[in-house]
Amino acid sequence: MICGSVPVKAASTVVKGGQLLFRQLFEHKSCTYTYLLADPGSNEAVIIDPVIEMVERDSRLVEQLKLNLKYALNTHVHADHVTGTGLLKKTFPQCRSVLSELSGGKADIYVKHGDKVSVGGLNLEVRATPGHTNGCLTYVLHQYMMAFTGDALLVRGCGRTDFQQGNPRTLYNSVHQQIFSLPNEYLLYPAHDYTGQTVTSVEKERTHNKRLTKTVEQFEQIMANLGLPYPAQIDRALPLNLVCGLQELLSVKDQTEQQSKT
Ligand SMILES: N[C@@H](CCC(=O)N[C@@H](CSS)C(=O)NCC(=O)O)C(=O)O
Ligand SMILES: [Fe+2]
Repeated sequence: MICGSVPVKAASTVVKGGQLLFRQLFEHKSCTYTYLLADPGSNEAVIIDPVIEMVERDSRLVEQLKLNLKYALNTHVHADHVTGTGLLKKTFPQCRSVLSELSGGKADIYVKHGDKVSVGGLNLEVRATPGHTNGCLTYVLHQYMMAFTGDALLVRGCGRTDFQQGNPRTLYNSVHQQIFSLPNEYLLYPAHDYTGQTVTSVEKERTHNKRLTKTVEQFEQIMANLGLPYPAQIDRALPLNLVCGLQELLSVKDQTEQQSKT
């Protein structure tokens, strides 16, 4: 794993139709991708999986592009970094945080499978893809044949299933039923990459994903033997991510517990 030293650049893509403003942004410490999407007709925008340390960068970009940031989405309650959602809401008071109703975390808006998040003319379909956590969501932008898979599906990999509410069989079914069922040419954007890759497609993952092309029983074996260390920031990140990343919203009990760990 070469996390932290990969010179991944922010990508900008003009996709079919030419009407989407799209930025893929990277945070090196946790190897997290944040996505900014906007409808140029209305300038309304949505940010997916922002990281607290990068809120200044992301806010500047939103301002420079003259966007109206309507929603800050988290694909799930992350374990490896603190979300930037709460801090972004302070800079952009009109912005509403969005999480799955099954996530257990605080948010302004709770969504479930089949819901739609719209900004201007862009419509993101909410698909429940549990297995890495119970509240994992994949957002599908059918208009541009793109999907944002969070940690359910990574490029040639997938989210681990050994903490939070991880369950390999559930994850396998989520990916096969909700992501691999999309048309082959849909591009898939993960929440993380540890090898310097930025994007994949339904076809490439259905063909080349070393974990998810196996049977469910083989997948369970693989996931039971990943042998990954816990994410470096997990103890700090989990309680904060249940409250939009804001220390001030933690209960006194939670804060005391956090301080005793540091
Ligand atoms: N070393 C990183 C954490 C790496 C890690 O555990 N990543 C998660 C996604 S973040 S919850 C994962 O599911 N990885 C699957 C894999 O196969 O790598 C850190 O310390 O932050
Ligand atoms: Fe995760």
